[in-house]
Amino acid sequence: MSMLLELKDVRAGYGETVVLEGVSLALKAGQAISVLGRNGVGKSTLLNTVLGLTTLHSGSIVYQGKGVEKMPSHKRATAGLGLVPQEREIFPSLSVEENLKVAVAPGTWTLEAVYELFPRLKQRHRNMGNQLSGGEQQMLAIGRALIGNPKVLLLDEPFEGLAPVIVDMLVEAFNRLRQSSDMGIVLVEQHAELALELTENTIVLDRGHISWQGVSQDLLNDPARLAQLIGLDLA
Ligand SMILES: Nc1ncnc2c1ncn2[C@@H]1O[C@H](COP(=O)(O)OP(=O)(O)OP(=O)(O)O)[C@@H](O)[C@H]1O
Repeated sequence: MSMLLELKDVRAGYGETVVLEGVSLALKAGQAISVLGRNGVGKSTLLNTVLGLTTLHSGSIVYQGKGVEKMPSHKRATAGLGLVPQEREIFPSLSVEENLKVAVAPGTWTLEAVYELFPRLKQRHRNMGNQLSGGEQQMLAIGRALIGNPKVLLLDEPFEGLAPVIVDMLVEAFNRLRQSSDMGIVLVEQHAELALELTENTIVLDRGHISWQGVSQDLLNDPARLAQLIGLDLA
């Protein structure tokens, strides 16, 4: 089966600073991959590089069989690479519904479908972006990516800083999302055990290099190895 997204030996960073030092990754439709690692090892940089928001020094980024290295970020987004950034980037002075509508692209993810996935957003549809809890903001950030009907969903620490009950809601939504679509998903997470449970494959980054890659379940079954790879930041 052909790959949806492939990174080959990517070296990238910010200006002359190189953060990723030769990272490769392959994602198929319907597959989810976790990206784990300690703080500052380059996880967000990896997602940002897929979107063209960093400086690519060398290597290739192949999406649906075509190199997108020179494609501007907004075109990568409309071509189906959907990023949910760590900062969420909700428009504070737009309502929930307006935040969603600015991102609409044709496809199965309509406003109704997003509201069905996150009923909380429907209840709050008139609230302004700055009148939402952290969990609601995260639902909105994910909903806004989905309504653009991406083929690849890049999630940057979606569970960060959220109460356990909200994390449970998001996990349930994540599982429903996976059952109903063949999107490829790249999940950057600090909650390592949770991420391993939610994905088939995993890469662990250490200072811009891949220090482990394989089947998520294998790492979940080996807590000593996991602790060695990512330190004490266990979920
Ligand atoms: N806009 C930027 N300009 C320059 N350097 C940056 C920028 N963003 C991140 N960095 C640096 O790149 C390195 C990797 O950061 P990155 O955010 O990718 O790590 P991370 O693994 O996602 O960490 P965290 O879990 O803390 O978000 C860090 O040394 C960071 O200081």
